[in-house]
Amino acid sequence: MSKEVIVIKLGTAVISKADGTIDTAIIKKVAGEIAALSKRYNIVLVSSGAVGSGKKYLKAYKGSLLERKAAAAVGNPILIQLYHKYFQQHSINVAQALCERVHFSNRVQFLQLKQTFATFWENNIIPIVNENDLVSNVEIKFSDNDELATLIAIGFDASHLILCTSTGGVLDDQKKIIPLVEKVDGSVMKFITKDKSGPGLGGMLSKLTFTRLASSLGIEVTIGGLKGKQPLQDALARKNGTSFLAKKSNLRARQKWLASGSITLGKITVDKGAAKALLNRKSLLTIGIAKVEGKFLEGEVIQLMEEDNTILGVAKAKLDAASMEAHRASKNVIAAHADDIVLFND
Ligand SMILES: Nc1ncnc2c1ncn2[C@@H]1O[C@H](COP(=O)(O)OP(=O)(O)O)[C@@H](O)[C@H]1O
Ligand SMILES: N[C@@H](CCC(=O)OP(=O)(O)O)C(=O)O
Repeated sequence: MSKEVIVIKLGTAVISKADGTIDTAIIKKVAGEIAALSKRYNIVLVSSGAVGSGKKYLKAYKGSLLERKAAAAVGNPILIQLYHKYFQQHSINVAQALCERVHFSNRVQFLQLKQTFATFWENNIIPIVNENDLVSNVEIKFSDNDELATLIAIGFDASHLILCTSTGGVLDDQKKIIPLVEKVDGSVMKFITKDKSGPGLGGMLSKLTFTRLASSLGIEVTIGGLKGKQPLQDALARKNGTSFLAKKSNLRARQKWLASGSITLGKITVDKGAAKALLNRKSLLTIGIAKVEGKFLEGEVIQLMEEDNTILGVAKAKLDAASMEAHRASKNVIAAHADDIVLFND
């Protein structure tokens, strides 16, 4: 039987010192722990920190998109060299895996990515993933590496996703870490503000959005820190930060991949009748659409929302956004085929 997959994501702040440079003591510790864990699990390490490592090489860096791209392209090899150095001490090699959105939205490309990762693991190589910032423009960007790590965890059917951040977990209004969350709902969301750590991109809100998706697809998620002797093993044992229980999921690999596309720019709200039809495994007709939001093309994955703004599931669109809107009054036009719809409550 092949090993379980674990995805570990390190945010910029958690691997940086106060002066913004990478904390090599942290990289050393993480490398040691992952080396030990890699005997039991297939591990993907998603590491931010490329921009942080490279920005000092740009004159008068102010953080524009163009400067971030350039800084990341300079910084990622520096970051990878550090990982190389400390993983080598455990006789493990690392690979640089720079990903773009298309590697996930296109199933053929995604399957190729999967095969390459399988080859890494067979050869005792740990893939270190980051977004290919050099060519990532706003429209095609992942919102941040929490999204990228989540897509990988879903696509690779990981058992556990560990998001390491500087706060060490989700804090309540007394600034105490909430140890266990059974379901991502209002009881935890009420503690989440739009604040971010200085260098971070997504903030806690984005982590919770992706946690909700991952846990609804059967992946246990930890939002934790890197304190203590063995923080990653502690995360697996629910002794680090906040653990989010996984919902039981019967979705097959292709359906999970489809569901991971829910992190898209497109979304449609369906009326009550259409929601009922979907629950009865029917295709979605344009007449049941109450609202079309965002830009999406035919074949792209979109979110399906109920009228109370809760997510019902995802679907591969049979029409682009404009045609979907234009056909809202038409009776027999299919917006999404039943085979291409995944409902989260299944
Ligand atoms: N309830 C909360 N608990 C912990 N952090 C929170 C909460 N609400 C908002 N935050 C913010 O989320 C930030 C962590 O996310 P982020 O800056 O994206 O870190 P990273 O670089 O690790 O991805 C914290 O620094 C904090 O400002
Ligand atoms: N790709 C960017 C990181 C983007 C990002 O998501 O940062 P963070 O919110 O710190 O995880 C980099 O390596 O600097």
